[in-house]
Amino acid sequence: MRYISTRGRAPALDFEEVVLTGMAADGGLYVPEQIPEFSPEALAAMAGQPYAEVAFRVMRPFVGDAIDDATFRRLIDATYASFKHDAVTPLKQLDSSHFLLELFHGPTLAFKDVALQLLGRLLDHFLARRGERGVIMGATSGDTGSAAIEGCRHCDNLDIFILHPHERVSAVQRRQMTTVPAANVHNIAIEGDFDDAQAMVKASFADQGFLQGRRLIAVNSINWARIMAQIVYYVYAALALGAPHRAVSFTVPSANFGNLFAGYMARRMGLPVRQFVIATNANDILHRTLSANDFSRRELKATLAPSMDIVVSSNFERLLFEAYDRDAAAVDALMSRFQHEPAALAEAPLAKLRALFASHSVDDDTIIAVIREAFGRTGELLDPHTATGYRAAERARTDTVTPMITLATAHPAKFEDAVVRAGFKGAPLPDALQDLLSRPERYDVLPAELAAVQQYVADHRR
Ligand SMILES: Cc1ncc(COP(=O)(O)O)c(C=O)c1O
Ligand SMILES: N[C@@H](CCOP(=O)(O)O)C(=O)O
Repeated sequence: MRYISTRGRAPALDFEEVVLTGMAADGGLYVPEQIPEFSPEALAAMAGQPYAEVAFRVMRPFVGDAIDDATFRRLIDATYASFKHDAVTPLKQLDSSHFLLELFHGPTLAFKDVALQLLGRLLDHFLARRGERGVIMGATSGDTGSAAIEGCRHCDNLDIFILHPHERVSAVQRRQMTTVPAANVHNIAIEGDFDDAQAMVKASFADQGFLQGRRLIAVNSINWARIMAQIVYYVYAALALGAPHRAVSFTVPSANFGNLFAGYMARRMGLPVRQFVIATNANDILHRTLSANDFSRRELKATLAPSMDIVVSSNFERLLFEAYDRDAAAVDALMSRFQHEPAALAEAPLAKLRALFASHSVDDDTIIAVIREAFGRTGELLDPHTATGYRAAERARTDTVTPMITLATAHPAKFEDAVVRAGFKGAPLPDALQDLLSRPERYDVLPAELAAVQQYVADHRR
């Protein structure tokens, strides 16, 4: 399997190289040259299989001959053994046709664990085999950071630098990152927002001179392996509800769009999905683009769903590439315009997107109301991100016959602020994190300046 850039001007890479990279050299994102497809029979044969087996079958075509089957199975088995639920990503029924897909049973309590527990193992495998060391730079609005640290901290071949927006992540999220005592883990609080942090990470891929030859690796969803691992739970959940014989729909709390793009890939691979609903918080660029063709930046707002406080949505570019029938020049032109001025999609790709996607934006007052309302109706305490999904599913689904699966992207214990404002005492942290709030923290605060961050990385990497 080879991977090509959405902007068409970077060399094609194989799976191993694509995992060990980040952005393409032309500023684009890597996607598979050909999207593998499953027949209905192949999908039906996965129904009832354990999560790890479905994961192996779904991901195998993307890996090609980069890893032998026995090793890949071993990595997958170890990855999902770290989850606290036998089903890994269990489904809960909320009413006759609305389901919650719980993605927070991994070690750091958010959906990021599903992919980052595997990515850490893949990196370890490839770097050890090559006898190389690597430097990870990742940007987080709260959840990717701890999941990446948890997934990679045991890898002696890696130094990990995670940039989070200073005072804009929840206390639990910050402490999940800053209380990890490993010598190869470095947390940087940026005096800026997530977009600033993400821009500095992306800029570092474009000019890696500050690393003096050391390899720079991405853990954000710009790394294809993140998307690949997230495709699995769409397939697993849909099979549990009758696919491939019955279509399902998904609602996805969205920001950097890696999660929803994985769902889109599952559909392209043959999964019968009737509709995708994009849920956003008040940072609503995805909703504005789809509903009003307004693909323009606005100032980033701090909301009660802080992990979705993102304006520049990385993976939307991957979807645009598909909507523009893989016309890399058109995507390149659109993304360049978007950098500097308000942009708009051409008519045909927009129509294509609107045929499959709907969207809904949810403000903070509504998040609080939904947390209360959903608990009253279903007994489930939703985290604020999942609450945006719950409301968007209700408001934007086209029918109530097709089962709607709303992705529960995080555990409510990570977001006490929203939960308390909704009138609850808070949600208890799981046993393994009981003493989190009393563990010593270690992080440095830096200005949102590329040179300062790169100097820090150069000084602290081994
Ligand atoms: C809890 C939670 N929900 C939703 C999202 C949005 O997911 P994505 O960025 O893949 O669209 C994130 C982070 O991005 C998150 O941490
Ligand atoms: N919400 C994310 C932001 C980064 O997204 P990613 O999926 O590209 O890593 C976070 O919690 O950090």
